[in-house]
Parts: sequence; C-alpha cells; structure tokens
Amino acid sequence: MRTIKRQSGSSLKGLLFQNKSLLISAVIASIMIAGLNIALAFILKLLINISIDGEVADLFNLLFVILSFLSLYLIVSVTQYWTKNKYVKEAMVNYKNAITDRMIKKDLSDFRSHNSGSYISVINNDVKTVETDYVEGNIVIITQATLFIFALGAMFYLNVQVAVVAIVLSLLPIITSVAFNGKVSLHQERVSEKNGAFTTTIKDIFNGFTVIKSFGVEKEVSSAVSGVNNSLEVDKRKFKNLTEMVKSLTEVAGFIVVVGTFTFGAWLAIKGKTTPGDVLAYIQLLNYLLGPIVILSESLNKRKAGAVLIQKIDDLLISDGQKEAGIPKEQFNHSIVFDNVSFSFDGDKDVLTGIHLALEKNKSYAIVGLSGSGKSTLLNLLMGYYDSYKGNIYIDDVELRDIDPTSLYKMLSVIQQEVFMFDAPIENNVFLYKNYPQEALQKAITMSGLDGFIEKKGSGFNCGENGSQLSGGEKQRVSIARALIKGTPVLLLDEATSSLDNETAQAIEQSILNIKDNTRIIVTHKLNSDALRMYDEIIMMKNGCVVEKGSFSELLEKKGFFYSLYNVTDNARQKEELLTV
Ligand SMILES: Nc1ncnc2c1ncn2[C@@H]1O[C@H](COP(=O)(O)OP(=O)(O)OP(=O)(O)O)[C@@H](O)[C@H]1O
Repeated sequence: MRTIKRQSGSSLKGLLFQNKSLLISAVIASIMIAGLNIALAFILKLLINISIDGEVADLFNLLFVILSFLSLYLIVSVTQYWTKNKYVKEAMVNYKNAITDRMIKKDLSDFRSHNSGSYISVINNDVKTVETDYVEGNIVIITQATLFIFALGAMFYLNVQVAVVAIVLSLLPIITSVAFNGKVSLHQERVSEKNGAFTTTIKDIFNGFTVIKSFGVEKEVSSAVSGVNNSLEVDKRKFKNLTEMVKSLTEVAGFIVVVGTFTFGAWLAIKGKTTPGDVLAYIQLLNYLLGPIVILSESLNKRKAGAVLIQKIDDLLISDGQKEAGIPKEQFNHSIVFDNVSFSFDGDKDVLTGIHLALEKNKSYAIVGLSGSGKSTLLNLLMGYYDSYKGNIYIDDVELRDIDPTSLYKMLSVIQQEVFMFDAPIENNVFLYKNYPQEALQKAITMSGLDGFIEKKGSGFNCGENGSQLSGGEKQRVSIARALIKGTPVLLLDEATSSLDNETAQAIEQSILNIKDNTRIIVTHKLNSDALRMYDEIIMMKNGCVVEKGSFSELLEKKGFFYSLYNVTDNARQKEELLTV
C-alpha cells in the first residue's frame, strides 16, 4: 500500500506582498512624507531665525517655500493613501480568496477534523486583524521607522551631542516595548482562539434554533453563551490591558527622552553653543523621534501578533496537509473489498471490527442492523471521510486511501438523511449549477419523484435557507435526484428515504433497485420483505461486525439474527420501529 505523504503546503503570507509595484509606490510615498515632516522642522528653524535677525524679504521668500512645501505635501499624501489603500485591497482580496480556495480544496477527512466555527472565525476575525495589524501595519512601521531615522539624521546634522543624548535615551522606550513582545503575541492568539469558540457557539444557536425553542432551553443556552462570551471578553480585556500598559510605559519612557534631550539642548543654548531656532527644530525633531518610538513599539508588537495569526491560518489550512495527489480513478470495473477493516473514532474503542466484505459491480446490497451497529460509519469510510482505519478497502484492487479524492467522488455518490440545500431555485439545488443532458435530468427527476413538485411549483421555485420552503421528504427527493443525475457507477444511500411516507419510499427504493447498471449499497431500517427480496445481498451488522450476509431467502433459511429480527413480529411497521430504537 502506498503511504500517504503529508505535505506542509506553502504559506499564504506571500500573497500579502504580491503586488510589489503598488507596495513600493506606497512605501516611497510614505518615505517622502517622512522626509517632508523633517523639512518642516527646518522651515520652522528658519522662521525663528529670520524673526530674530532676518529681513522682510527673507520672510516672503520663506513663505513662498512654505506654499510650495504644502502643495507637495498634499500631492504626496494623496498618492500615499491612494496607493496604500489599493495595495491593501488587492492583498486582502488575494489572501481571502486563497483561504476560501484552500478550505474548499481540503479533503473531507481533513476538513471534518476542525470545527466549522474555527473557519468562520478565521474569515471574520483573524483576517481583519491581519489586514490592520500586519498588512497596513507594515506600511506604518516603514513610515515611522523612516521618520525616526530621518529625525535622528537631522539631529546629527544640527548637533552631534544632542543627537547622541537623544539616541541613548531612546533606548529606554525601545527596550520597554521589546520586553513585552512575546506576551502580547500570546494574548492575541488566546483572543483569536476564544473568538473561534464564540463563533461556534453562536453558529450552534442558529443551527439549533428549533431545538432550543421546542425544548424551552432558551435560558440554559443563553447562560452557556454568556459563559463563552464572558471568557472571550475577559481575554480581550487582558489583551487590551497589556497593550495599553505597554503603550503607557513607552509613553512615559518617551517623556524621559523629550525632557532629557530638551534639557540638554537648553543647556547648550544657555552656553551659547546653539541658536533658539535650532532648539525649536530639536523640539520638532524630537516629536518625530518619539512619535515613531511609541507607534513603532505598538505596531511591532501588533505585527508580531498578526504574524502569529497568519501562521495559525496557515496551520488550519495546511498543517493537516492535503493528500499528495492520489491515483486518478474514475472507472469502477469489478469490486469493492473491505479486507479486515476496523475503525475507531477515539483510537480506543472500535466502532467497526474486522469487516470482510466483497461487493460486486452492478449488484445491490442492503445494510441492516440495530441502531449504532456501524452502518453509517461503514458507508462514511467508503466515502473517504476518515482514513485512519485499520486493514484495507480496495476499489478494483486500488486502496481507497491512495485514490485521488476528486476522482473518488466521480465514482461514488451518497444520499444521506441530512440534506443540505442552497438558498437558490430548486433547479440549481438539483443540478448544483452544472449542465447535464436534458434526458438525464428528466430521468433523475422522475425517478426521484420530484416531477410532480416541479410541475406544480416550477423549476425556479426558491428553496429558502437550507431548504426551509421544502418539506423533509421534498429535500430527500432533491438529494436523490442530485445523486442520480451525477450518474456515478456506485450509489450509496444512508436512510435516504426516511422522511418519505412508506409508499413513496418504497416506490423510490424500487426504482433505484431497478437500475441494473449501477452498484447500490443501501443502509435501511425498513424490513420490508418486497424490497428486501430485490437486493442481491443483505448485510446484517451487529456491534460493529458483519454477523450475517446473503439473499433474503438465504438469511431466512439460516434462521439466525436476521431471521429472529424479521420474525419478531409479522407487523412490518413494528419491525421498522424495532430497528430504529
Ligand atoms: N463522529 C463520531 N464520533 C464518535 N463516535 C461516533 C461518531 N459517529 C458515530 N459514532 C458512534 O459510532 C457508532 C456507530 O455509529 P453509526 O452511525 O455508524 O451507526 P448506525 O448503525 O448507522 O446507527 P443508526 O442506525 O442509528 O444510524 C455509534 O456508537 C456512534 O455513537
């Protein structure tokens, strides 16, 4: 058997930097803004020096410079936000599309290993944080770092001693911020996890609204939500407290830098070693030194936390890995074989034990057994929902785990009791937006018993959210039609007609059993002798094992477990109930 190699997959982070020309334009504009801010300090210095010992003509010349400066500032600033917003928009479109794409391409077993709330929370919360703290944060960091470097350079230009004092003191807020880096990331990750749990809880309320109402458990559910909500808000508060404490500490450290540098500048002015204009320029430059330190410390911490979220998103989408491209197999030639298959959900207690089955092409099989005996799990293994089973499942001698999942679903269709419906017209729900030959459509619609409904309501009838405008039976008919239209060589039915009345259910079962060029494996609770007689083989399950198999008459002759169940009563209805308990 080929082993499944797990591949780590590439990180989606690269997508955030894909549009390089826009990113570079936004960065250049940001750097220019930083330069213009420094130029403002020199303009103020000139203004003060002219006011002390200059001429009116100098003042007019300077005013002309100021007007040109303001026009340039406006142009650069508009360019900066325009390119930045366009870059962020394109980066986020690419990133979110890639996330959705990866989610959809996950194979079933991988997708089901995570709670759907985690995926929703990633799209709703984490991606937003990545946008503000990481993508926009990168540009903020570049702008502020440039402003800091320019301000420092300008200080050196004005006075080396003042610049050295400013650098030494600036280490204080930087150290403060770096010291809390790790802790901030940890708290951000915790908030993200709690967001996921909260989304899952809210999702459960929407999905289980009818249950909540009919069982009158509003208060209990509200209190459960309140617990999750409270826990999320507690962690959010801790996160905010921490970031704001870091901000306060950095601000205080910043004041020390201002007061220290300014005192030193004032001392130099008193000694006559610098001009008042220079002192004003120091003050202005100090703002450009301190502002960035505070913003940088906050932005660097948030960026780090954003990077942790990017990693978390990657892990959710990649770490479980997708199967290495498997063997493409779309034709079903002769048989499906379960060779000593055992399976456990929790790795402890087996739900299926030592299953040996050989299912031949174009035959029909009924799987029967008491509730919880493992019938659905057997079908789910065949659908590739789980790959951690022991033993082997072969489709025409190819191990199921080695088959490319996409091609597997071209061979198998499943019809289940739970039917998902899109909030779309019935025709889109049946065809699932694909084109099929008219003849195939008509055949599937007739066989599934949907023809009457479509005639009455029209193919454009909207099904409502998850089919709220349709009855349970109508939804099941849609699901049957969907599978029949797909025309796969193997059909799996798991309680597919349970919501239909006995007569309709039997009619549909009969028409499915009449398809001769199809392999049908049908889990049924209905011990109806007319239907059971039509199956090539009945597989009787008990406690995760296949205990009997054979045709209806063979099993009756055997007088075993199937016989005893079938003969418990002559009343078919009671037999059905017996198996459902
Ligand atoms: N996702 C799951 N996680 C853990 N245990 C599960 C899971 N799904 C099913 N089981 C357990 O596995 C056993 C077999 O379940 P399965 O649904 O296959 O039985 P079944 O014969 O189809 O039952 P029914 O006729 O009631 O649908 C049961 O004990 C069930 O509780």
